[in-house]
Amino acid sequence: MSGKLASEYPSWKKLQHIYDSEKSKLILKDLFDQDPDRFSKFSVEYASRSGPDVTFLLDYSKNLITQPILDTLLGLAKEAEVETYRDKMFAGEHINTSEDRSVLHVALRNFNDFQIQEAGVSEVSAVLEHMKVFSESIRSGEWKGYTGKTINTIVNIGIGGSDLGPVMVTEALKPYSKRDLTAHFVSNIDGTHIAETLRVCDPERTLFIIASKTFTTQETITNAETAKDWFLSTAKDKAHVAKHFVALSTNTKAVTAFGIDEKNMFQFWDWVGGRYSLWSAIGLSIALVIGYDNFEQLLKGAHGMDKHFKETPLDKNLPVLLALVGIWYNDFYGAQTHALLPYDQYLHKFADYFQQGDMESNGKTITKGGHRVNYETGPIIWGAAGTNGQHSFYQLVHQGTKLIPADFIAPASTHNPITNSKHHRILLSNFFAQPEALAFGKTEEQVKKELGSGASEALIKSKVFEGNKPSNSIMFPLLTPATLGAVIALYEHKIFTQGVIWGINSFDQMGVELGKVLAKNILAQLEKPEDVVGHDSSTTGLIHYYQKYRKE
Ligand SMILES: O=P(O)(O)OC[C@H]1O[C@@H](O)[C@H](O)[C@@H](O)[C@@H]1O
Repeated sequence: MSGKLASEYPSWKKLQHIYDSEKSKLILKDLFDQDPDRFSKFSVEYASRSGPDVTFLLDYSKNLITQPILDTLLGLAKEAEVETYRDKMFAGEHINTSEDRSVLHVALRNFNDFQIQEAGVSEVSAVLEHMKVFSESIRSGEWKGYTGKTINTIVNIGIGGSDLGPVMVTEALKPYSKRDLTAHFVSNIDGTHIAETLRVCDPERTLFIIASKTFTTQETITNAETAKDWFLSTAKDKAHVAKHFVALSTNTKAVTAFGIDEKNMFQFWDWVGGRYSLWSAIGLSIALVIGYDNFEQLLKGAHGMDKHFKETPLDKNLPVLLALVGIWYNDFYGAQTHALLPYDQYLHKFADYFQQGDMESNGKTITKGGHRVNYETGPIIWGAAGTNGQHSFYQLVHQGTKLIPADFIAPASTHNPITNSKHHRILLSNFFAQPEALAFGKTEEQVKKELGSGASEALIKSKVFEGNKPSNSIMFPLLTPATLGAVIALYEHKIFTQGVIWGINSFDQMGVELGKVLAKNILAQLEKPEDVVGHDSSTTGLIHYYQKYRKE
């Protein structure tokens, strides 16, 4: 984040040299054979030092690293001044330089622990109190809709950071949810999304939560207007909007202009980035679904990880370790992607969430100093819940030509121990087996032995697993709100650390603007073919095709 090119650091050059000269010797099977203590050396058990008890194991021993490589990676983190920039973030310095803002999602879950000086930080507890009172009144049935009925459905209307966090967390923490309160999340501008949602809503019992930091996002405002029209087509009187619409935003003026009463607005601040906002008022739908106390546990679990990140030396610092092994593959092995593979159905949106979290943060080419990088920055993040992925894309991960580092994530215990936990034991046996298979593969000798004589060379070769595919494994006792908070914060700080080393600003998102501007221009040209001007022949041809076949 200093804006320097990472490739200029002495440790970067050293890593390149190590990679060039030692790559062929970095064989996981040999590394494990040579060192019986490899697991204990390259694994850490996290235990929270504040707030609720959270513990998990990070096993990073199945990575293509040795202690000297890790030491050099740690040297890189030192040279890039990761600690200095981390402290600047916690101190509220304006590390988001292009937007001249501080980056303080950590202040949303701080509970007066660290001293953070920034306008708005002292208001955090009042907003949490507002969320508590409001969520409890909805959940208890004290809050009534315009005909005196209780609320049984909430619809969060938001997109990007105002959608993905609440969706991921409410799915992840379903065991803690109030089952008679149904939550829907509408994000897409495609009218299908809101239309299908409204179809199953009762205007007398539905609460719409309009979630938008800026309150100018085209998708969200259009969907919110449609929801309001739909509501008023039954409720008639605009005064009833106050009982059924609340806003989560930094923009009071736009919220009141939309017709939402200021007292039904939950405030946050410009130092909360959209993709880091689930801890803010944007988490209202989470508090409604799992209850405020569980929401607070989520925040406190994250704070425990903040404390760990802030106070732990780099060589034992979990987000830093994850960041460094990620850089090793991304920048030296040329890995293009990183897979997030939770063996927990409740975490089925985890990879979707971190697609924005990571790719919008670190998908940058220009350093903070304005130079074009001469190395790779943020990886492509993808993944799916196990074991579904095994029956689709794992073929490529095991035997394809690409190197795909992966994080396997699983709980030791399940919230659904049905059939004497038979399902969970099968799930976990896969969670243990896949990283093992990826790392150690299957040799030609083993295949020959299995197939016996007479098997063709081609068949034998097709059944060989080269192995040596790296992974991390993260395991915790049970997916609780506090554990989830800690794991999300772990990845947030990993992303931060990588951004600092690459010298980029992880907290702006200029890359999403161009398409929005072009779409606005095109929207004004859709009426008549003769209006379609100023485009390349492909874009013009596509718009003309639409104009020929549209039915409105
Ligand atoms: O919350 P808002 O202001 O409606 O913004 C939603 C999303 O808008 C996108 O344009 C941004 O890239 C995201 O970062 C953001 O989360």
